[in-house]
Amino acid sequence: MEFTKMHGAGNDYVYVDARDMPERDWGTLSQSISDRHSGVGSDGLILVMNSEVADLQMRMFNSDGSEGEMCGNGIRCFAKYAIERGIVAPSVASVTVDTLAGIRTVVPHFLGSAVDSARVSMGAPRLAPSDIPVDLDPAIASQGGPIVHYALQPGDFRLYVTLVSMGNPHAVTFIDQPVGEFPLHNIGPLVERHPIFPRRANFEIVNLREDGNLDARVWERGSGETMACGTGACAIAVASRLLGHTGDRVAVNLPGGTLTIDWDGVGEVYLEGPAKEVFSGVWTE
Ligand SMILES: N[C@H](CCC[C@H](N)C(=O)O)C(=O)O
Repeated sequence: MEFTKMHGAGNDYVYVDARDMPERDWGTLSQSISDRHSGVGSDGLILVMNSEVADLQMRMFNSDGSEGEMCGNGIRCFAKYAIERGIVAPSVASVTVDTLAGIRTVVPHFLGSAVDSARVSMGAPRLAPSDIPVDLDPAIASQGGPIVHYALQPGDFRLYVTLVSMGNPHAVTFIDQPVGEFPLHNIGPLVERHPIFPRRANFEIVNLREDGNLDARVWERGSGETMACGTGACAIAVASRLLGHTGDRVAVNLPGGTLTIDWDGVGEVYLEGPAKEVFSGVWTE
């Protein structure tokens, strides 16, 4: 099986053109191909598939084999892959991609004939408890959201999260210490699997910088700490604006790079960031 390794700000995935492949247990393949010792090594697997409703369909699987609804870093590389292989017209102004979160539009930025980065319309954030989804006390859930500054007690830790769905669930917390000092590998799994999240959750920690931009790290549902998370950066920007920390545009600095997010507080969220190809190869089952 031919594959291509790509990444967006260090959030790396293995891409496979599955348009002519029979259905199979892609989750198990993602687990084995993602292993950084016995596999190719990645945060997960992304499939290029045919679509009746968009230019193409994207399916993404985390390294634990679970399927995610959307992948903001992955969809930029997905568009790069499709354009540079002529699966869609090489001079295309935008690529529409069907995902479990809905149809998304990717506008590529070219460096010569290569796609170097892209801007993605990520849809509007979903803030109602049932949309996250999160199971809360009916007295809180009946208020309809947004759920802002909600007290969570993962283990002996106490923190306050703001809940945002970008088609996938996110719990965002703001901290006063440098993000590098936070015990993310201890707390991340406890938030990811907290009982109030019936479909688990991605967990973001954020420190507001003096220049008004944001430093962040992400513990991803199904993949653990990643170098960046596109949907997570969107959730961070939405939470930050809801809390009054930032405005319509913010730079989110993640360990793997900086993602730029636009949200006017009402409409769609827009994500801008790099898309890089690393190498191609053949996966022998
Ligand atoms: N772990 C995520 C999927 C990947 C999201 C992230 N890599 C991105 O760039 O949006 C989830 O299960 O919801």
